[in-house]
Amino acid sequence: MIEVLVSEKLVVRVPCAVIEHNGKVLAGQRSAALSFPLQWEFPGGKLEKGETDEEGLVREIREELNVEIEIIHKLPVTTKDQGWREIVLVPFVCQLATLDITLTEHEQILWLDPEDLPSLDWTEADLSVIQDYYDYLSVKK
Ligand SMILES: Nc1nc2c([nH]c(=O)n2[C@H]2C[C@H](O)[C@@H](COP(=O)(O)OP(=O)(O)OP(=O)(O)O)O2)c(=O)[nH]1
Repeated sequence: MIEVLVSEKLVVRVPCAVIEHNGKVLAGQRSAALSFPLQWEFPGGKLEKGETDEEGLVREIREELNVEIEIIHKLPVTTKDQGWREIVLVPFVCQLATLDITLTEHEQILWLDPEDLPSLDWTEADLSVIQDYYDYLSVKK
């Protein structure tokens, strides 16, 4: 008898920040040397052991942008199946608690009007995040 081993898929939880400041939203361009090269994302990253989404996000933003953030609102979780793993993107609307951004990982950042967000080449999972952010803005008004 042939046994087929179906292994559990790796699930990677990635909190990310939709950072608002003066009516604009921050988009980060991924490094050419990383996965999804030169695509645009909301800054954030994989959790370390024992971290909550919020703790991991604050740490990642500190590491990537050298700023402190205040978390305002959690948006719906969205997933991206990459075949060998599933990325679970956990987006939070955030504001800056400190102002001087220094980039350590991204190629560049842009501050965009919310309606201009779709003009960039985002990672696939972020298209849902942008839509969910629009839904959040329309309810807030
Ligand atoms: N931070 C962030 N990551 C995203 C977004 N959309 C999206 O698909 N991702 C993916 C890219 C990465 O594979 C993963 C985040 O992990 P990471 O920030 O540690 O990046 P990495 O290149 O070192 O990770 P990896 O793909 O090499 O495992 O989630 C997003 O909007 N923000």
